[in-house]
Amino acid sequence: MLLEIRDLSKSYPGPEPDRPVQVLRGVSLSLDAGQTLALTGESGSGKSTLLHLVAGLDHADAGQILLDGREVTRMDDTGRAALRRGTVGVIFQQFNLIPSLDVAANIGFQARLAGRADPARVLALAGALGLGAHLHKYPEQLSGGQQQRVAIARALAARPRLILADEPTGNLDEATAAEVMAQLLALVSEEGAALMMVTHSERMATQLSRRLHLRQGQLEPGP
Ligand SMILES: Nc1ncnc2c1ncn2[C@@H]1O[C@H](COP(=O)(O)OP(=O)(O)OP(=O)(O)O)[C@@H](O)[C@H]1O
Repeated sequence: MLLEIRDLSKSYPGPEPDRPVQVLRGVSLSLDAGQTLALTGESGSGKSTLLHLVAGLDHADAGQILLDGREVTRMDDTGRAALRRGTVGVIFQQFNLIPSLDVAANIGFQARLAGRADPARVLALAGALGLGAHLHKYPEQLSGGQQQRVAIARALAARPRLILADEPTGNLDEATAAEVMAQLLALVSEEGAALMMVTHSERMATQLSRRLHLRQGQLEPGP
């Protein structure tokens, strides 16, 4: 099993002192290599929180996250950072592109950190995602949709085993979103990676192999 989440809970400090807001209440799921999972749920239901915990960007209150048998929930900051570099690719709503690096360097950034620099793969991904003509531009010279595609290419460049995506096509018009989604799924399947994707789009969700819905802090089968 690539990813196993057991009984995960997370709360945030609420508006009243000593009354934390419980966002996740015992979430469990497992995901195998090659599986793609759509995570749906109302705004504020905790989808991004769950993705951040799996990426090791925040701490859970209780429960376990095992990635490749290693317990993320027990790793120190250095261990979690290494995990993000080597095993997990993230595509989040804030693209976090590096303003001083051009598109090619942004795409290759994580792969370089992971010790897997591969300029040919950068070019191939840029081509597949329609960024071939923009390789030497800087993020501020790109549209929101182009920046989103750079973030997708960057996440895939390091060949991660698990990709965590939060509305990865949210900034694109419907036709471009469908095209980018098809590319993302093709690349994920080529690599035999797993994908866990938050989406509000019914059309996107039906293209993935599994579907779960977050409601009142717990996961239930999707519609
Ligand atoms: N750092 C934080 N401190 C306090 N509360 C937080 C924090 N981050 C998230 N929350 C709260 O936790 C709940 C879940 O937020 P989260 O962003 O995970 O939801 P979501 O399902 O991803 O929503 P959306 O679909 O709108 O992006 C919300 O009520 C939010 O206000």
